[in-house]
Formats: sequence, C-alpha cells, structure tokens
Amino acid sequence: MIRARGLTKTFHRKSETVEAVKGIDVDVREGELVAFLGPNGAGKSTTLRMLTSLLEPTAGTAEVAGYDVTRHPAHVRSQIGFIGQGNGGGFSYRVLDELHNQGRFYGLGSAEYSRRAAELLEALDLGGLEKRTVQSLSGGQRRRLDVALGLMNHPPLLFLDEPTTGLDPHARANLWEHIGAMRERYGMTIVLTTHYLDEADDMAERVVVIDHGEIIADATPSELKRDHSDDLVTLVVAPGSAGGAPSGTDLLPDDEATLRTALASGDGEVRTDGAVAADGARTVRISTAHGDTRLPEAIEALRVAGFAVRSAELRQASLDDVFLNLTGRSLREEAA
Ligand SMILES: Nc1ncnc2c1ncn2[C@@H]1O[C@H](COP(=O)(O)OP(=O)(O)OP(=O)(O)O)[C@@H](O)[C@H]1O
Repeated sequence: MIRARGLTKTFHRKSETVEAVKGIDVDVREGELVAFLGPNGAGKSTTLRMLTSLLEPTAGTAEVAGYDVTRHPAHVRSQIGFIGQGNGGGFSYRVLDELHNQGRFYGLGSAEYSRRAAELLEALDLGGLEKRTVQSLSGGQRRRLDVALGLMNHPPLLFLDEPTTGLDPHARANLWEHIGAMRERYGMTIVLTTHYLDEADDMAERVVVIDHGEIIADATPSELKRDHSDDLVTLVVAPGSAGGAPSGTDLLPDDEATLRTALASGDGEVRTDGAVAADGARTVRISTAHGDTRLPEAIEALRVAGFAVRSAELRQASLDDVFLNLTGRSLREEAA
C-alpha cells in the first residue's frame, strides 16, 4: 500500500531552515494498522501530508496505493481517506449535507452518496444526528463524523492524523471501537499518528517511532518492548526460616552473595538495594525480558535457598521505556 524511500521535507522560512523529515524509508502492507508515534514536532504530520500528496517532498519518493505521490497526486487522492488534525466538517452545515457534499466532491452519483452516507451514519453511531449542525455535535461525535467523511469514497487506505487528541478517555475508547469496526467491515489499511503511548501499544499492529524527522524504530509493539526495554521484577526479601534453609540457620538477605547465588540460575540483571530494613528485609530488582516467567522462578529460587519473599511486583515494559531507551527522553513527559 505504501512504499516510501528517502522521503525528505525541508522547510525554509526567512532565515530558518527546518529539516522536518530526513530521508525516511517506510513500507505498509495491505490490511495493516500502523501507528506513527513520536513527540510534538517529530515530523509525523509532515510525513502524512507527503504520503497523502498534500505536500510535495523535497527529496525521495513515495508510492501510495500504487501511484507516485508527486506524479499522480489525483490518483493517490482517489484511493485514500485523510482525516487531519482539525475538524473536517463546516460548523454551520448539517451532518447529512456534509456527507452528501463530500460524496459529490468525489464524483459519486446521488443514489450512491445517499446510500453511502446512510451506511456510514449507521456504522459510526451517528443515526438521528443527520439534521443537526456540525457545531452542535460533541467532540466525539464530530470526530466520528470526520471518520465518516474520510470514508465516503470507499478508500482502501485511511490516514488519521492524531484522531483522538482532545477527546476524553470515554470518547477515545468509543472512537477506537468504531475505527476497529470500520476496519473489519471494509478491510482497510490504516495509517495514523499519535503521541498516546497506550493507543499505539493496544491498537497498532506495527509502530513506527519517529524522532527529529527520522525513523528510529519500526516493529510490532511487543518486538519493540522485547528489543529495547526490560520488564522489572521487584522483590522484598526477608530473612528466611522456612523452605530449604538449613535447620538452625537464619539466612540474612543482606548477605548479598547468597542472594545473588540463589538468583544466578535465571536470566536478567540482578540488583540489590543498599538499604536494609530494621527487620533485615531488603529489595532486589531484576531487569529481564521475560518478567512474567522470571517472577515465579525467582520466588521459588529464593524460597529454596531459605529466604522469605515478603512481596513481589512485576512492571512490564511500556512503549515509553522503549522511547526512553532509544532517545534518552520520556515521551510521556514530553506529551504532558
Ligand atoms: N509549513 C511549515 N513551515 C515551517 N516549518 C514547519 C511547517 N510545517 C511543519 N514545520 C516544522 O516541521 C517540524 C515537524 O512538524 P510536524 O507537524 O510534522 O510534527 P509532528 O510530529 O506532526 O508534531 P505534532 O505531534 O505536534 O503534530 C516541526 O519543527 C514544525 O515546526
């Protein structure tokens, strides 16, 4: 569906030169849902605008739905839906008129655009709002109308630029449900941008991480987490008395060598806190790619060695850990 090579955009404004997108290569297969993830100003929208033929690349090439974006922009536009960051609908127009106008704009006949509008109103839960003006809709309803407008021409490829920004968590979840349903119903390829980490993690099959105009990672969310960050297992270990402790000995967890020996057979990096509580307990942290299996293994190994595990916690890697590891910055903090 998409094949971009060396795609570049440099803006020149007065004395300022902004290298917004610096020669990216990206492929999207038919049917994929790909999220472009990155902080503000990373170059996500500029990339989308080049792929949708709205902005001419400074260098590089992109083929979208089989057409070159520079040589055949009209063909590209006939094959795509694009939902930008602003609301697409005219504020004082009625919902149904907006949809019909969009259909006319794409050259559909009146029977076809009326049928398509009715189908999309139903599919996107906008039934009953046909006669309302766009400005009277809620934020979530407006965004769903945007999606309907983007789908009027039956595009095989849909671009969404930050579809859920500004929506409350309920409206975000609702929009995602509808996007998922649209995808199932029409089998579209979807490319979207977001700076919501949880959205990219939960919804996207592939995440393309963009920073300073460059792609710094491109993989499934679980591959990214496996390759670029670790799970963290935290255990509070107390002096043991049960399990395999030799009788009469009271093993002390501040005996770091013993602790480390007990945990040596499993994977990951083991670190112990310097601090020892009044009752002799101390905290052990294990960074590992497989926290879900390492946690029970570590508890068992410590029990067998004679320690008592007072509490255990598993924090699984997030896409923010991935971004932090790749860039040294937290995307969550930048977005905030
Ligand atoms: N028309 C323009 N003229 C000059 N600079 C621009 C223009 N459009 C974008 N830029 C700059 O290009 C860089 C990338 O912007 P872009 O909008 O692509 O980022 P983004 O990742 O989509 O950010 P956001 O999440 O805030 O939308 C930014 O530094 C931006 O200021």
